[in-house]
Amino acid sequence: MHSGFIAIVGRPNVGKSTMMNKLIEEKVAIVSNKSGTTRDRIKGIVNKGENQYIFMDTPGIHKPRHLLGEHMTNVALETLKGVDAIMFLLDGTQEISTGDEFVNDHVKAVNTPVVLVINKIDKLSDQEIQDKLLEIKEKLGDFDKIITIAAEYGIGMHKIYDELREYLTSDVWYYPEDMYTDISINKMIREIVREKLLFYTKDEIPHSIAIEIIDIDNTPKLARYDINIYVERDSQKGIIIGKDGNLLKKVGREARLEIENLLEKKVFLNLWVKVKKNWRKKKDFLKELGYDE
Ligand SMILES: Nc1nc2c(ncn2[C@@H]2O[C@H](COP(=O)(O)OP(=O)(O)OP(=O)(O)O)[C@@H](O)[C@H]2O)c(=O)[nH]1
Repeated sequence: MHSGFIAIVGRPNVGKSTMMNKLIEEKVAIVSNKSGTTRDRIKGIVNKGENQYIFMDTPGIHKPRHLLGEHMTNVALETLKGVDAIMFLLDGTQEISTGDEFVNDHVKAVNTPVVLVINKIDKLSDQEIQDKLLEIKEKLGDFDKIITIAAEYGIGMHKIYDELREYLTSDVWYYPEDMYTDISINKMIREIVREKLLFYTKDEIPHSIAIEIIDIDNTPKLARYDINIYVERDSQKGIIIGKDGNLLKKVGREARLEIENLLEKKVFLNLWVKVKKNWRKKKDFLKELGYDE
């Protein structure tokens, strides 16, 4: 019986949350094509035979431009301390950037085994993978192990378990057998609403959205959630509500269906859009939202 903690790190948008969801075969982390989607650390727990793997998805490591960004990068860098192994994810379709080099410097600074994972190989030829390996050696140096995967399509997932097994150092399981995440139901609900909004918005709006549950009425057959959607400017409020309220209705419908699936009961969502100027720079408000590490 072995178990261990594995940090998943990388710059924004390389596919960390996609990989995490695929590994645990449940959706615990929301995914979008906008960078900076994940804002907190999320644990995903997988039991494979005798072994328990505890994966920790982290926000993309980037140069912060506001307090929220600082929190996100801190969460990721803090996670590197005290894990048994690190999975450093790269987007194989992109040239290695200064952002990847920044992550590399941090993962190499802690004395922990690092498995480099090249993701999105569904878009690469064999030759391109070989070229990528050379580029990695030249720009990032050596790694304990290198794995190639396409998280979106579940390609190469078994290699992750095989290669990480030797790093599971504890001989007790940390979590009960039926637990697959530490994220609370209310947090998941907030994230589902945020994910639907990210899908329909662009430019600065995805980064300007925060979700807060302000009231809950929960009975065995039915749940009602009153939810505030915060944005930073009046113009953003108009965009999110949409013409005749259409965008907000669409988001509400999609989120409700997913939450009904999660809770296995009927759900009513009341969504309110509010403007909170510069909330990403306000310490107290970030704390209220739980972004205060
Ligand atoms: N083609 C391809 N796309 C992928 C793959 N894995 C992830 N993606 C896409 O890459 C985008 C980013 O994925 P996420 O999982 O949100 O990335 P992340 O690293 O968690 O992003 P942040 O939260 O910004 O740090 C999404 O549009 C995914 O659908 C893959 O294997 N192949």
